[in-house]
Amino acid sequence: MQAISPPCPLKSIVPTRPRLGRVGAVSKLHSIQCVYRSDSVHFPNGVGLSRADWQSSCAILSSKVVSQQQPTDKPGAGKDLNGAAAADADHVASVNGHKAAGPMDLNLVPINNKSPATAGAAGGATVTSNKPAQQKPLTITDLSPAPMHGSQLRVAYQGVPGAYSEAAAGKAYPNCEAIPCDQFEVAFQAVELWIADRAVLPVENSLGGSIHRNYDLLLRHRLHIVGEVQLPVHHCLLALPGVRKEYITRVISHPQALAQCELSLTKLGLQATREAVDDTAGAAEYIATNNLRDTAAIASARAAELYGMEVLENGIQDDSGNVTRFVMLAREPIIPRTDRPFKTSIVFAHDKGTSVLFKVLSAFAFRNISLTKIESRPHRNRPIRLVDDANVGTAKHFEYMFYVDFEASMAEVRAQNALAEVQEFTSFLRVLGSYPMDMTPWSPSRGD
Ligand SMILES: O=C(O)C(=O)C[C@]1(C(=O)O)C=C[C@@H](O)C=C1
Repeated sequence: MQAISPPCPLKSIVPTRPRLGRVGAVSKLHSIQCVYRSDSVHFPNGVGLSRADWQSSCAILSSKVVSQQQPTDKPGAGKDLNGAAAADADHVASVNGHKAAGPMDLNLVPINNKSPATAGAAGGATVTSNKPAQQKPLTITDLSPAPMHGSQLRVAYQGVPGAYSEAAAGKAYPNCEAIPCDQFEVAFQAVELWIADRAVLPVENSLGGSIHRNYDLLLRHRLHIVGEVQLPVHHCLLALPGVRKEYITRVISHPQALAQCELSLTKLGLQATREAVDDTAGAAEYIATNNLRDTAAIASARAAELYGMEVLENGIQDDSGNVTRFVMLAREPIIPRTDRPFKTSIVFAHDKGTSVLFKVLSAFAFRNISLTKIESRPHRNRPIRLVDDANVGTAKHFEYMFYVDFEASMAEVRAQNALAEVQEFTSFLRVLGSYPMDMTPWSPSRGD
């Protein structure tokens, strides 16, 4: 995997402005003035129809409440493949040397009748011809889009080089070009704006629990989960060369890393405050850049190497089996299959009713489909439901979005039937992705 360097300092500590640089010497992506429109990722007619056919047959169940986003009636701003409306186009910045199109210039998709995948295979060249382009049958490659710019996949991750997310990007896509982003949201936008081909984002850790922000962003954006990787996370306590533990008054790291080392830090007996920053490697970089001899970082051994730090303690996660699950996101879904274990992620909401959650979950239980994860998040459009009872007052019910992962492929009839049943009980249902499960053999985290 090739990392892009050097990164900018952490935005949360040292405010930085977006740097526009050359490709190959670019800094971390900063908040992109987000602009995307559905027409920037939709396929031209013929191909689009075939995709839609496939999608409606096996992946996406339309929702009764079409979208969490307000539909817009701007021309070209239609529904996306999951029924979500496209966001307004405002402004697109040229970010880190990757030129994105402006509102009136969203020809990021080649406007011949090729899918991005086939265009990518041809080196991304746009064929301009007045003749109607000949339609070729879709191939498997069309439906698993390849990068549009040669063979190297660009993968956005949150953090700077040395972050665990960068390692996860490398595990998911071994020869990728890893693109550091300063926020999770920026990684989503990087894919939506075709600055990156994929994003790799953490969703849960075995010790720290769910990364809620990414659950919320999955719903707000319209990317598809196309895979997952589980990365053993082996934390080290890093300080500048020569610094002893007794000098340390502050330990900084990503909140998840601090949570994963909570007990070990206490056991080490450091007289130090704990402070949360944007990412683990960024913490190490910050200490190095500012020559802080009273501060330690929790980060990877690779971050120590990259930023000239020393490892004071190795393996300080509270459990040696510490593992973070990341999902890979793309603009287009992959075709679900049945020849290997697949997982499917959905999100749904329901109106009032009794035992709705029980009914939904039983749709899976009756079909012997195992659930691997359930998460609830506030329903941002409707966080509270008031139920008035003239006699006793007003009950205030919290409303939720439920995220469920289950072990089946959307290519399986039992999964399709389960979702058809779930739809009966829900007011909103979206398939976030159906993707191969990470089946790599288990090895507890090691320090390499
Ligand atoms: O800060 C990093 O190095 C990250 O990649 C982020 C992150 C997270 O968000 O959970 C990823 C994996 C580890 O669990 C700790 C932190």
